[in-house]
Amino acid sequence: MTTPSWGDVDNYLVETLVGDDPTLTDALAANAAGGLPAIDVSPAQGKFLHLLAKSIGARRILEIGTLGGYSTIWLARAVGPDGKVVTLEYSPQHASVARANLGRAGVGDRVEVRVGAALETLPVVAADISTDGSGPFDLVFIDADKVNNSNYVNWALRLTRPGSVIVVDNVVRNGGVADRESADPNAEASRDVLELLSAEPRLEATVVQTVGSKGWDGFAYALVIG
Ligand SMILES: C[S@@+](CC[C@H](N)C(=O)[O-])C[C@H]1O[C@@H](n2cnc3c(N)ncnc32)[C@H](O)[C@@H]1O
Repeated sequence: MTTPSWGDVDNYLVETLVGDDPTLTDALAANAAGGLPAIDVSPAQGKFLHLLAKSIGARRILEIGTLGGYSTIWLARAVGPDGKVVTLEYSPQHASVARANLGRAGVGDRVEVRVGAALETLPVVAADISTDGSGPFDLVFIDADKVNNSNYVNWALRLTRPGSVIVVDNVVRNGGVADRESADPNAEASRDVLELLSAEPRLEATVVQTVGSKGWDGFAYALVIG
């Protein structure tokens, strides 16, 4: 018997624990039809985010990096009909595909897609929170332009409360994070954000490496403690 690959194992795990989900499959097909790159989280990772949000009883989630809304659907399902997901996306085309996917998934009413560079829309989100009294986010999922990860963590700290969770995706970068010689700006940004997570007294953080259909990567998990 040949040794199963990471992809084989991921397929097996998804068959066993995630199952067929036509809504999500249709969303990925709509992304492909709309010309979006297939850089969504994997099904197993999407379910992990969903379970994480449910585990902490998240009612308000901020996502930075929507793409076609694949991870957004998983998160929106977790907050329930009275919850809210605010998701930030630079590309109007990605946002338009995402809105259609979210509508078909039956969660469009609980998701707000804001279009623009996140560093420009985050101050608007912050201003809205302070004027409409909606309060801090319980979970922030950071999955956009990796070079701004440290900026996004600093924003997440302003928009959360002790007990909130911040997840930063793709920090391992095929091992590049540990290659201090690497000139890859995304790997350098990973090192910067991990140093920030380590030095920031309001956070306790770790990283879980992942392998599977999306290759070798990992996510940072940070708990807001103060
Ligand atoms: C990895 S994809 C997000 C995948 C999505 N979270 C999922 O799993 O389905 C990254 C997204 O971030 C968006 N993006 C890149 N730079 C951005 C920025 N400065 N502000 C907001 N979004 C940005 C990209 O257009 C892309 O759609």
